[in-house]
Amino acid sequence: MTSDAVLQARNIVSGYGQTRIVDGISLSVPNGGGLALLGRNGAGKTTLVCTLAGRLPLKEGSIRLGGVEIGTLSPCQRCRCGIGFVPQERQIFATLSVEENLRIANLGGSWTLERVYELFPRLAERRQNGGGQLSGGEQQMLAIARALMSDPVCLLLDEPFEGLAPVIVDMLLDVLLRLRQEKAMAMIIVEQHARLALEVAEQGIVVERGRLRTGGSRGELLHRWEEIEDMLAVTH
Ligand SMILES: Nc1ncnc2c1ncn2[C@@H]1O[C@H](COP(=O)(O)OP(=O)(O)OP(=O)(O)O)[C@@H](O)[C@H]1O
Repeated sequence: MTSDAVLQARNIVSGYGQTRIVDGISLSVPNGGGLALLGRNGAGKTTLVCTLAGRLPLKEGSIRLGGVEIGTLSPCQRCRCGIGFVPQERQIFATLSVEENLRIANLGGSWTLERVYELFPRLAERRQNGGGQLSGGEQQMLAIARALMSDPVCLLLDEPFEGLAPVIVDMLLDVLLRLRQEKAMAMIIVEQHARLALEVAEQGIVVERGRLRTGGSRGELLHRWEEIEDMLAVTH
């Protein structure tokens, strides 16, 4: 693992009750870098990313953010340390307005309502609408914007494009690329569609049955494309 990593996880073991799902995975995200977490349905990607975010307890291993151990901290404490989490189910507060959803996530850092509205003009237009009135794409924008309000150094996104129209996927891809390039924001992006994830991330790992199957740079993974597709194929 490199010393310039913002997030380093070593030998992560986690699961549900006595069931071990993630079984000894190590990963590293460089400062300002992007890592795609790839794998088939049920491979353990959500379990892994929820463990990094503190939503599931770490049974074994260590998680360091900026060199500081965070593996025993609560989700809220990890958020204050710089982990931004965009959960698969988005978890928007349906009865709060867009603006209220954003305000309650603000930890007083450099991200303001104005900055997130500049990134997502659609949210500015819908600022007084209830979270429950938003389309799926708008909810995903809000979930990302809300994570930004806590001023993360590393953003964890669990299948952010799932179920969205191609035009919204393109728009979200642009936003994530802007965050990577202009703000040097580190990211882990969980995705079943490897090509999409590798547009945002320059490194990728493939998780299989809770273990690391393979990994490499974008170029290396694209070079081994047939093999990677086979690892991710639904009908395998
Ligand atoms: N709350 C839970 N209790 C028990 N087992 C669970 C729970 N959530 C997930 N699992 C199991 O953990 C395994 C990994 O699931 P996980 O959601 O982490 O996979 P994934 O790679 O994110 O898949 P998907 O792309 O379908 O979300 C699966 O066998 C799943 O059935």
